[in-house]
Amino acid sequence: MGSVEATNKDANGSPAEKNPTVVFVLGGPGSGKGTQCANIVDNFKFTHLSAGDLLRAEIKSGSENGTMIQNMIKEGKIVPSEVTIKLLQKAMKESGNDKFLIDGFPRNEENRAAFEKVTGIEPAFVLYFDCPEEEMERRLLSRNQGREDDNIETIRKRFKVFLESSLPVINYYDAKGKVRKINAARSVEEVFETVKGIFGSKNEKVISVSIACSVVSHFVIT
Ligand SMILES: Nc1ncnc2c1ncn2[C@@H]1O[C@H](COP(=O)(O)OP(=O)(O)OP(=O)(O)O)[C@@H](O)[C@H]1O
Ligand SMILES: O=c1ccn([C@@H]2O[C@H](COP(=O)(O)O)[C@@H](O)[C@H]2O)c(=O)[nH]1
Ligand SMILES: [Mg+2]
Repeated sequence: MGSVEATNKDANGSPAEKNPTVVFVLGGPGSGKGTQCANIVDNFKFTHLSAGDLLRAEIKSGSENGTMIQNMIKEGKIVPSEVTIKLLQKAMKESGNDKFLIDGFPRNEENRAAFEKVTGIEPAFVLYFDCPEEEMERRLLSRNQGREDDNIETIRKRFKVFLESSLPVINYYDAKGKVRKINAARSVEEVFETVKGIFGSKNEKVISVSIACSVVSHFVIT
């Protein structure tokens, strides 16, 4: 896999102002994306952007899209790309960083294509936390963070949306050799040991690690 950084273009096809490194962090609801992103940030120089957290902050801010977003989240539906991408772009700009973990996005093919078209960014690689539904359900029902979508009715809808809309995005990147599939049905510490192996040591460049990892992209890394 070549470096994606040099080929990123903005919407007009001219070289983007910055060429950020983006890692998409995907997996079913409750697979541990947020938990592992916090660990990655503590160990590597990435900024964590959870699309779900940005949407929840948008509801709280009293924005004109707030009610629409709230209704979509309650139903486990996917918010239109335009809204989510604007929030991600704003957060990227405000961070001052050029290395991002984008957690829980893209969630469907339309999200994926729109992000690439609008930002010109292709991910360096995709972390995919693979976890059985029964385990994810147990985790979500005991998360206790007051999320309106952590109830069994919405959780089932979120599982269905993940299988029907989000897994195809993971398959798209897998066909490009970009997916690092991780067995997430282990302890937080065990999962992070594997994640660390993917990102490499503190001073190692994530791009060179992604090239080294491409040979194992079709296997679950344990
Ligand atoms: N490996 C693990 N083993 C057991 N519990 C875990 C593990 N990873 C995360 N958890 C717990 O499971 C719950 C869900 O984790 P987390 O919020 O990281 O998942 P997520 O993938 O971000 O979910 P969502 O898609 O709903 O945002 C949390 O309460 C977290 O503490
Ligand atoms: O890109 C996105 C990300 C999230 N949503 C909506 O938010 C909820 C919760 O997302 P989490 O990643 O679990 O925090 C999700 O079910 C969607 O309704 C979205 O529409 N687009
Ligand atoms: Mg999360």
